[in-house]
Amino acid sequence: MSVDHTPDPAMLAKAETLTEALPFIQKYVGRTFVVKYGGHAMGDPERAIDFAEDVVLLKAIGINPIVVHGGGPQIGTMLGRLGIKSEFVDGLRVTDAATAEVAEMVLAGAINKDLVSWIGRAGGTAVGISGKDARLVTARKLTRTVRDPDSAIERIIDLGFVGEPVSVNAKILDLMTRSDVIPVIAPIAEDAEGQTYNINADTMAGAIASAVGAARLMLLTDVPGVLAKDKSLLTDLTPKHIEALIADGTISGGMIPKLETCLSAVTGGVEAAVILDGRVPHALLLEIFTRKGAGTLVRA
Ligand SMILES: Nc1ncnc2c1ncn2[C@@H]1O[C@H](COP(=O)(O)OP(=O)(O)O)[C@@H](O)[C@H]1O
Ligand SMILES: CC(=O)N[C@@H](CCC(=O)OP(=O)(O)O)C(=O)O
Repeated sequence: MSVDHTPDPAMLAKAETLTEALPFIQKYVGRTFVVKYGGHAMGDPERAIDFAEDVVLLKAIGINPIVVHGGGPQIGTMLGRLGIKSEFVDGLRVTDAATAEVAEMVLAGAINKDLVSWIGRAGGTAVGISGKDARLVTARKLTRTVRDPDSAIERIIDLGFVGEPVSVNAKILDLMTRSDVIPVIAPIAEDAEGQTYNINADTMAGAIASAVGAARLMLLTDVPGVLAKDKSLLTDLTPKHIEALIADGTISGGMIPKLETCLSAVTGGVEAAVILDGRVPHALLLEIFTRKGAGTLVRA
C-alpha cells in the first residue's frame, strides 16, 4: 500500500510561517523589547488576550518583554464619573492633585492588575509595578513650552503634576528579565521628595527602553501607524522627517509624545522604535516575526 506524502497546504503554510520566524528568533533571543500597550488598544478584551499570548510567547522563546501600559481613556472615564474635568496640551493631560490621585488609582490599580491577570492566564509570570516600586523611575515636573505659530513667541505651560523620568533603576529590570518575570509597568513615579507624577505612558516606555538598551521600543496604539496628510501610512521615519511632520502639523495630539519618545529612544541607544496598530490580532508577533512587518519604523 502506498502512503500519500503530499503535504496538506494549510499545514505547509504553518510550517513556512514558523521557518519565516527563525531568523528573527535567532537575531533577538536574549534581547529586550519594551512594549507600550496604549489605553485605546486595550479596549477590546479579545485583543487584550492576544496581546498577553504574544508577550508570553516572546518570553518563552527567550526574548525579554517589558510591558509599559497606558490607560488615558480609562482615566478619562473615571474622572468623568467623579465630575472632574480634564484637558490636554499636546497630548498630555493637565494634572492637578485630584487628577494625579485618580491617574494613580486607575493606572497602578485597575489597569495594571488586569494586564497582570491576562498575562498570568496566558501562562506567563507577570509582576505589576509602577515607577515607585524599587524606585524604578525617579521623576521631576515636566516643563512644556509652546510656540505661538503666528508670533513664534514661546511660552511655558504649567501642566501641574505631569512628570518626566529623570533616572531609571535598570538593575531591578535586569533582575526581573533574567528570571521568568515579565515586568508590567504603570506610568506613575515620584520625585526625591515623594511627590507623585502622572507620566505619559509613551514617555515612560521610551525612558525605560533607553535605560535597558532595548532592541526595540514598540508602541501599540489605535491607528495603523503614522499617517501622512493624505492618510497614507508612513512606513519609515528618521529624526529629520519627524521634526518636519511636527512643524507642519501633520502630527497632532497623542501622536506628538509618541514620536518625541521614538526620537529620543533611537538617539538614546534603542536600535529602532515602531508605532503599530494594537487593534490588529497578534500585532506584536506579525511585526516581530514576519518579513513584511507592520506600522511605522523609526530609526536614527
Ligand atoms: N499623523 C498622525 N497619524 C496617526 N495618528 C495621529 C496623527 N496625528 C494625530 N494622531 C492621533 O494620535 C492618536 C494616537 O495617540 P493616543 O490617542 O495618545 O493613543 P494611545 O492611547 O494609544 O497612546 C491617534 O488615534 C490619532 O487620533
Ligand atoms: C501626562 C499624561 O498625559 N498621562 C497620561 C497617562 C496614561 C497614558 O499615557 O495613556 P495612553 O497611552 O492610553 O494615552 C494620562 O493621564 O492620560
